[in-house]
Amino acid sequence: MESTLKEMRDGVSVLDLDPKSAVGGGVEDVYGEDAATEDQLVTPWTYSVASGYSLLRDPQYNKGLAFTERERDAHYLRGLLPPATATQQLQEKKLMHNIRQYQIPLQKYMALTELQERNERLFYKLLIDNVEELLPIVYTPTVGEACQKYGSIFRRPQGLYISLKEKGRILEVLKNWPEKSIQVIVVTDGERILGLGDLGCQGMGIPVGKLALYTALGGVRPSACLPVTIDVGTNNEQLLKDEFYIGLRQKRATGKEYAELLHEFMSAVKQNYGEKVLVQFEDFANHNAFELLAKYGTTHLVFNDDIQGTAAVVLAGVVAALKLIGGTLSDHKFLFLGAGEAGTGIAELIALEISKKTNVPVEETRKKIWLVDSKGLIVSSRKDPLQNFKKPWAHEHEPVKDLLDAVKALKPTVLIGSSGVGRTFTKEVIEALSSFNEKPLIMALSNPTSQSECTAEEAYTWSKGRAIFASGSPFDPVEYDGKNFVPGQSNNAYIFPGFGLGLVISGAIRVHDDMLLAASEALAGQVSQENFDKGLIYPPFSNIRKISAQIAANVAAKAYELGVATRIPRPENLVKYAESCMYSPLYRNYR
Ligand SMILES: O=C([O-])CC(=O)C(=O)O
Ligand SMILES: [Mg+2]
Repeated sequence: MESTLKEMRDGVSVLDLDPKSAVGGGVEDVYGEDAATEDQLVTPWTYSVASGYSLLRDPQYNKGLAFTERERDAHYLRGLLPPATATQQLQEKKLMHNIRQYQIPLQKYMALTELQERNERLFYKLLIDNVEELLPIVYTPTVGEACQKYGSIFRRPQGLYISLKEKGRILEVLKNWPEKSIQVIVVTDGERILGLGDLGCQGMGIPVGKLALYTALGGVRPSACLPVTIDVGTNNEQLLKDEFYIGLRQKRATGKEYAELLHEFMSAVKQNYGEKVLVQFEDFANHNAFELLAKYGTTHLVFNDDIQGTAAVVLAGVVAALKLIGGTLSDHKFLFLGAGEAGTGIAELIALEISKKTNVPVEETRKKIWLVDSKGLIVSSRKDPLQNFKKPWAHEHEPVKDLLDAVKALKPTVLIGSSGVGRTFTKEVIEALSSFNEKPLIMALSNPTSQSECTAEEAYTWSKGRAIFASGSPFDPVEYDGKNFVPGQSNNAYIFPGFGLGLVISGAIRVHDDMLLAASEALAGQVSQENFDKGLIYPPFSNIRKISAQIAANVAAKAYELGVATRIPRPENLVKYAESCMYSPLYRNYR
């Protein structure tokens, strides 16, 4: 049995390949001969690898009918499985067939969650092989509905819940998590889940979904991923009254109480996992998102997906779109609806890119970019005090009350929706935009689909088939005037998995804006002529692992260049290295 255990443990080596590499601290630290002793030292409970019945119940090792005759003998599985054996391929075929039987997306979501909890490798095999079909289920839009109904569909807990009850004991809570070698944490406090608002503790679906993509799209091994929800209460009255709600039944803690809990969490994370663990902030409300990023950006490896990930993916789309709409980046005028995390994050990265390309100071390049919020165009003469993150966008202009008037007054060439409010790109707005642009670029970024600023059909119809369109959540192709239009998906899922992989493989200890530009450039470089011919400004998600490797390599290269990479020596071919580090969902053989 000794050798069996070792083999099984080796099967989950860090990032799965190259077990001698220093990635993530190396295999020996965690899964070596002394693992059991080490477990006893660092956790209050002991860890033993399953065999027999427990093996079938352990999602990390279970293979179901794919256990071979020999494995069934060696691992006390005789009689616990029916006589037939199946390949992973056959299992995949069966599961895809079953999932396609469900008419309701939430049922598919639940079936996939169950699979993840039963047979992790098969779950990832399905996700990787059927990414375009399953992404809308494990991710936007269905994950949004899952969060709204999380209490009712709750079965087995996923991820780590840290609430105000755990104040003073967060390090202890982290040690309760079964995995010790964590590389990526996605954390939310549930206050702004997609464009759906405050979903409190039920926001857990987001970190779980994002990390599933870290593995499927970016190749970070599942056991290195930790989803976290910080529960400081919720201001969602409906949830507070819901008998099935799974979170704390109180209003949100704010101010000092909030900051202290977050600080304890950030400190405990560094203490427990070291300085190379990536903490991705996700779906925090605006004020906290900007504050946390600024506060921990200089001491921790942190990344805000909604501010930075979205920025990198949109910049890539805009740069790629230049092939279709013409001109250079600095020739264009940008108008945003929504001046929160996504809007100001994207605006800043576009201004930075123009500045780098033209040697014009960023204070100047920002003037090509205008933002409309709920009070109208952001202008310098605005009476109400502006939040800090909006101040750089308060340019000289007379007040303009809404988006339509702003479109007419400014005549932008690019319209970007990051408002979280659906159907705000009205017929009048799109017609006005199309009246002075031969090919208007329209990006309706808000998620899920219900919050999209317009549908693909609306964008194509109202622009009379001239718009170049991409959206945050997926839309089906549209037929207009006898022509087939394929909308692209401008979602941070293109960036964060590869971005995170790049940080992990280089052992980066800080995130820098130049890395975002590097990631964005890598993504834009992956759009092929064939994609452009279809009007697409992003490559298809079916190529995402290749794309992620390119992004990871560019990000890692930048980390070395900036002197924030700790993995030495630097691998010569970073693309190949990134690919070699990626998790494979194929079954391991157990001796
Ligand atoms: O989750 C997504 O689809 C994109 C995202 O980060 C958000 O909308 O907050
Ligand atoms: Mg988000």
